[in-house]
Amino acid sequence: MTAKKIDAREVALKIINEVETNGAYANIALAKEINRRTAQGQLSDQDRRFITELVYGTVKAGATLDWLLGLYLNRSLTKVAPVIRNILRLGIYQLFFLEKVPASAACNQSVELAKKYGHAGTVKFVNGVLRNAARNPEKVVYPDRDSQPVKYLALKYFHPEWLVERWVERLGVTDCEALCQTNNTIPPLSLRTNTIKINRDRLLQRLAGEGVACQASAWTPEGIVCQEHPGLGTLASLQEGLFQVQDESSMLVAHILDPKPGEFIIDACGAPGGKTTHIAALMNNTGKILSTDIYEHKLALIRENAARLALTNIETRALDAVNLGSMFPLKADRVLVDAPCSGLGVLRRKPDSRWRKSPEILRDLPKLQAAILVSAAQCVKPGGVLVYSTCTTEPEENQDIVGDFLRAHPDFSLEPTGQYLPAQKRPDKLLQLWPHTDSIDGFFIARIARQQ
Ligand SMILES: C[S@@+](CC[C@H](N)C(=O)[O-])C[C@H]1O[C@@H](n2cnc3c(N)ncnc32)[C@H](O)[C@@H]1O
Repeated sequence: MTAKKIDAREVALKIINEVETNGAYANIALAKEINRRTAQGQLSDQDRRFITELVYGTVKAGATLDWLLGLYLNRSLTKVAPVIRNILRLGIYQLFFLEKVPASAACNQSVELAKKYGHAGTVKFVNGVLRNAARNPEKVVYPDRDSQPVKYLALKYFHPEWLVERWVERLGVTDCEALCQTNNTIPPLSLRTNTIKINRDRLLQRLAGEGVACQASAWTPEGIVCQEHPGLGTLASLQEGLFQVQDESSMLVAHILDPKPGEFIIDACGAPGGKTTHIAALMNNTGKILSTDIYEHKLALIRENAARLALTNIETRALDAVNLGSMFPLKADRVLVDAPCSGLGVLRRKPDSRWRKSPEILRDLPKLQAAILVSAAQCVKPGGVLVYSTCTTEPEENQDIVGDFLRAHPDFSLEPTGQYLPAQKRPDKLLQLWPHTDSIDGFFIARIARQQ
């Protein structure tokens, strides 16, 4: 029951303005607004779904919407006031991409918003542009796929051109298209069973009883993939620490590290603790994991997760992983470097992330990644194991980092990483997972052994 009728489009507009004007993260701004209004009884399930669709779609398709608007405008979009620009984007998104919204509703409701946030001139302007677009859809002609594949894929699948150009060069047009298409899908929520409290079969039953439609993951023995759920916050099983939310690819990393009970492990880039807590559970809550991160405030997340999951073998410490080597030389049985990265393998998780990246990050991040790996490696005992992982697909952050490291450190050698996967073993020495071919997040994992 809704207390006061709220216009879903107006809520979406407010969030999109926050993203554009104040640089807010779309998923965070959306969750905040939806939670606040839900608590006040203002939103129905249908409203929530529609607002989410409008915000995610409009943000994700940003450059394509601006291109479409350009076909119907007689002045530059940059000269239009930000709020009116966003009303136009919302309107054209509904017109061209939301089949269930009638064109008349897309136009009329946009005009209503313009009345509220603009003046008589802008009302006329919004009305003119959107009705022109609704009446003349044939004006939209995408670039030719064969002669201009980069422009075509970028506009058709809402990706920055620089990224598409990279992927076309590496993967070819067909695979790049499949990847971009997959990046526009909403990934399922996945959970990791907290095996020190419950086994997966029992958790599956428990979740079913709580209204979650879910099934066992094919990738890991403790993973669960949810098709539908009533909102995580409502699940008692979460508060009881029976599972951790974690992506399937991310769950593979601790398996490839393959920690043993009683060992001393360093997790060099540990926050918020997804992998740290997984390692802790695989060690059956014995031994010790030192989980470090450069940001003190992020360590609280590791501790909160550990406490909820009843894991007591984790210690946290704020430090720059570039200094780890001199602090713990030859001390650890195993070291994980889950490096800060561009996140280009997980674009489907956040609608605005593709627009926040630039080619420069692929020049800057590798320096930090290499420095962390070199320092963390010094902590590994003779005969110990070093794992390097990222959630990106780019060679500069992955294969090149590991290749350079191995060339400079002859006492370390690559192990057959793919053989350490808990299921679906693969021959890969450097494991690169892709959303479009593996149906999980794009991840890179390398397992490196130190000589005795
Ligand atoms: C990919 S995230 C780690 C995710 C984590 N392993 C998990 O599974 O939950 C990378 C982390 O590295 C941290 N980081 C960035 N630069 C760092 C540095 N120089 N030293 C240590 N941690 C760093 C970031 O704060 C971030 O939390």
